[in-house]
Amino acid sequence: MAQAMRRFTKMHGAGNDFVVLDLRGGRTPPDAATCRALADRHTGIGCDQILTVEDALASGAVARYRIWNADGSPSQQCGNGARCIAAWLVRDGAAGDGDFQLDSPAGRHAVTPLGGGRFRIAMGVPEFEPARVPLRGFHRALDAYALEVDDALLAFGAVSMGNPHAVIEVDDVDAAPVATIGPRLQASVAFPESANVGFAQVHARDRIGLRVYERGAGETRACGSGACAAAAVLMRRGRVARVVSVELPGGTLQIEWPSDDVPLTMAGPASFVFEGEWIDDRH
Ligand SMILES: N[C@H](CCC[C@H](N)C(=O)O)C(=O)O
Repeated sequence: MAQAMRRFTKMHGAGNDFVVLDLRGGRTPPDAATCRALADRHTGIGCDQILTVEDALASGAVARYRIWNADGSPSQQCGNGARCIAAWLVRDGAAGDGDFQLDSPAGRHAVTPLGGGRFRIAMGVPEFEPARVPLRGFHRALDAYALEVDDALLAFGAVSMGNPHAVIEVDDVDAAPVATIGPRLQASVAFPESANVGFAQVHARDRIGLRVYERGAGETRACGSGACAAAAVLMRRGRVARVVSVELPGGTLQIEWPSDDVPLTMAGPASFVFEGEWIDDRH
């Protein structure tokens, strides 16, 4: 079988790691099986998500990016990925050195390079309407919902950042039941498109601890849209201020959401790890 060679860039944003493929010029994105092969940490390159750099859909954006999870499922949003794509485009020379715009399946994002490998991304306006998360079985946007999980009543918030999130407030994020409750909530009929499940501890009005069991990847070292979701849920509940640091196992992100009707912004690092050529000799 002819061996296809695919150049890639390995990157991470606060420990959430990615394989970046340059598909500009209309090259075909990887199918689900290829995503799973690329993501495999033993027989592939290894990553939480595959990100593709593609031609912008409309004028004004430098490029478009798309996202596939390690299990091959697509997503509409990836906060850590957006910062890595921004860094990739600056290094490529496509983005110049000032602010620019990026297109994702969730919409258009303003990007501000902050220097030192850090970027601020406008992540859109958090969407709390249950039908738009989507969250089934609830008709009004509430600050908290309750579901019976493992014979116990579980309270959670629900919000879309372009992708679905559940946010559970816990007293001790280090001891949170991430690996048990995460998949249980993802499998609930309440989340018809599954969900990224965040476990958040309020350390102070301006500091949140967070761990996320991601859709299609399991627990990751960081989830950018998850940090946005946790901050938005806790801000709306009045539990934290409108500028917060979100401390994840892989690093810290800064979230600002001045008021409910404006986009929320996320700032954080983007790191290059290596460049390579994937030899696809799957038989
Ligand atoms: N697992 C997510 C996509 C990746 C999001 C995450 N890596 C981030 O930084 O936002 C989903 O299926 O919606």
